[in-house]
Amino acid sequence: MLEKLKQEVLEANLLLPKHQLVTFTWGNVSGIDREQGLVVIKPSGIPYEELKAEDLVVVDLEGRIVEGDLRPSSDTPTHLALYKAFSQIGGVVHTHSPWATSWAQAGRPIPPLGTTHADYYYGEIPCTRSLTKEEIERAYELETGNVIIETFQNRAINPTAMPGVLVTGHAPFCWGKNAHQAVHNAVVLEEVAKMALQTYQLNLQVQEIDQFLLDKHYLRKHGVHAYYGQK
Ligand SMILES: O=C(CO)[C@@H](O)[C@H](O)COP(=O)(O)O
Repeated sequence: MLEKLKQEVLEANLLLPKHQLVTFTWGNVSGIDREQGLVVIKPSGIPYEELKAEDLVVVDLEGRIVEGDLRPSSDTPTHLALYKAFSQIGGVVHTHSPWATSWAQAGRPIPPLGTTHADYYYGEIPCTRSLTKEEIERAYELETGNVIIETFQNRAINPTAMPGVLVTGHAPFCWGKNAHQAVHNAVVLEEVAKMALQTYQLNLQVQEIDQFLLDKHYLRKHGVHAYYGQK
């Protein structure tokens, strides 16, 4: 089942080591078939070089395994929470890419310091609050998804204009209209995280880019305004 989606998700997972976003198996990509309400995700702990389409696991939105012999990624509850909350996304990726993970471990959002950032992320890339002890004990991965959604809802952030987030003390999650775009946004996030950290190392008096430039660049890249979706 879902052979086309499985191929897309397989290829997207294989892009993680290609773009040096992962060490060992520290990352996973999924894709969703919205009509059937089914998600295809990487199996837990399987090295990318061994991964085949038939290894991918199909789960429903409650996390029940519909097809697959292997255990789905341990981050599956987070992926599913994001699909349920952000109806416009079709793919989710989680990595421990080092530069973005450094900002997440520091609990610091990434400010927009340049046009590369502005082309993909409309403003500061948010960092969630820490999970409470109770949340961690209750359901770590599900609560990770919930704290991401809480961050976006509390700050009225548009997930289409902000296709990624840093989870404090953990690492980034990114998304897109499909699995490939989710990985593309994860590569950009890692580059933006690296450039921002190096910019601060070069100049401690760094200024964020002007909102006008942020708007112009997002509009030029996407053809719509970030918040209004209109031409
Ligand atoms: O965040 C973590 C562990 O801290 C996970 O993302 C693993 O790094 C990958 O887990 P699997 O997808 O192999 O279950």
